[in-house]
Amino acid sequence: MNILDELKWRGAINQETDHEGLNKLVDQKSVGIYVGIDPTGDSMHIGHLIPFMILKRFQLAGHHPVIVIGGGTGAIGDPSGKKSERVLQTMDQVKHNQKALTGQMEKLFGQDGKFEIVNNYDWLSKLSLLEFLRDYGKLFNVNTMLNKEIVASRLEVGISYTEFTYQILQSIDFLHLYRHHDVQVQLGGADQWGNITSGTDLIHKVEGADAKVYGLTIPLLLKADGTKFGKSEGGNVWLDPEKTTPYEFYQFWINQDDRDVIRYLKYFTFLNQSQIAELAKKVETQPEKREAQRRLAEEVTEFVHGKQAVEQAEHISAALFSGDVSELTTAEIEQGFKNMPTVEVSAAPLDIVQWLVDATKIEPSRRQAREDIKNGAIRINGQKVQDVDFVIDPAAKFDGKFVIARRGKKHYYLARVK
Ligand SMILES: N[C@@H](Cc1ccc(O)cc1)C(=O)O
Repeated sequence: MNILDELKWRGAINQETDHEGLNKLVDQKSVGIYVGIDPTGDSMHIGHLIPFMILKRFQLAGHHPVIVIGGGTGAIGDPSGKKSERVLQTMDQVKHNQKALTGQMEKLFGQDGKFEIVNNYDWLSKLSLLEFLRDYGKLFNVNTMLNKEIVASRLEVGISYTEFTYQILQSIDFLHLYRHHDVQVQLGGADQWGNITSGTDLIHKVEGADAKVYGLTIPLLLKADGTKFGKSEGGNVWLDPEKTTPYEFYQFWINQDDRDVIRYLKYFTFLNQSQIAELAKKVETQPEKREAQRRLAEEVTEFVHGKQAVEQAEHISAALFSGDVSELTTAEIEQGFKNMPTVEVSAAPLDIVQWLVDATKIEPSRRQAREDIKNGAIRINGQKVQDVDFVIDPAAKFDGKFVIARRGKKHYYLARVK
């Protein structure tokens, strides 16, 4: 099975400019292949991860990945998939984001052999207006540009000349990489088809119709319920651990639907056909065990955050599930309780009923509090407390920083000690 067959099996091919040609090429030699990303934010999210996971597969199959950070194109803004004009970023923002993304790419591609990261600001910023118009503009037909889906879909709302020009810039990138970095293939999301084919057309015009260049896009990933993949309640799922903690990241994957999990294993992990077939069987025969989801969460979290992050995430999950949170470190608590109800409490020891009712409002009344305590429904710092006269001492655990309460099986509260 070559890389294209593998991608097909993974459901990761949407459109190809020339399947036969590309198929021959990948069998013959190590191919230079690129994906670009514009620095519109200071972190990738898991939607961005899709084309880069595929690029990674090419790297693992012995091909040569080139990552373009769009310091130049990001200063303009790709109209693809946008319903209205973008607000320009300041150049400082672009530079800041560009640095952050470069760091993330180095982590993703660093462990497995060669790769290149280039910034299109380096060549796009050197083009003079006259050069741009004479050397490139002349090769683009306005009718063709208008007919590209990206532009056509925006004609009613309007599109600025700046964004209209974007496809030319991305095409210049492809040509530049073809000439100077031995790149022959561009890969991107389904919405990049117009920009990618605009690039192959340009190369064919200037380098000759027989120039071997190819474009490849990946289908838009949808959830079984028809909604967009990649959002959690908190919005985007980021690769930056400051924005989405590795525990939240792990949770995102483990919570996927049975109907989606196998497709995601194919997209986001390096497990092979027989490993995934086995997990698919488990989903059918023992869905309640959620083995496929666990494997998905482990694999993707390890790829993005490393082995230790997986261990931590599993440690936190197990503690929250069993209720015994007493062994968690304060760092694990920060991660695991980021989205749990949080209150502030004073450092003074307090009688449990008062603490639950007055200090934290976890319980609505004294009567209810006493009843829950007696029934064994209350845990403090992981230990069941059934004595209504118990005194909570915030200094007792977690470096005096937190008290963790659980009411019933699921309701956790984090009390931060002032
Ligand atoms: N236009 C691409 C990013 C990109 C930038 C430069 C390129 O050469 C290629 C791709 C996107 O918005 O996703």
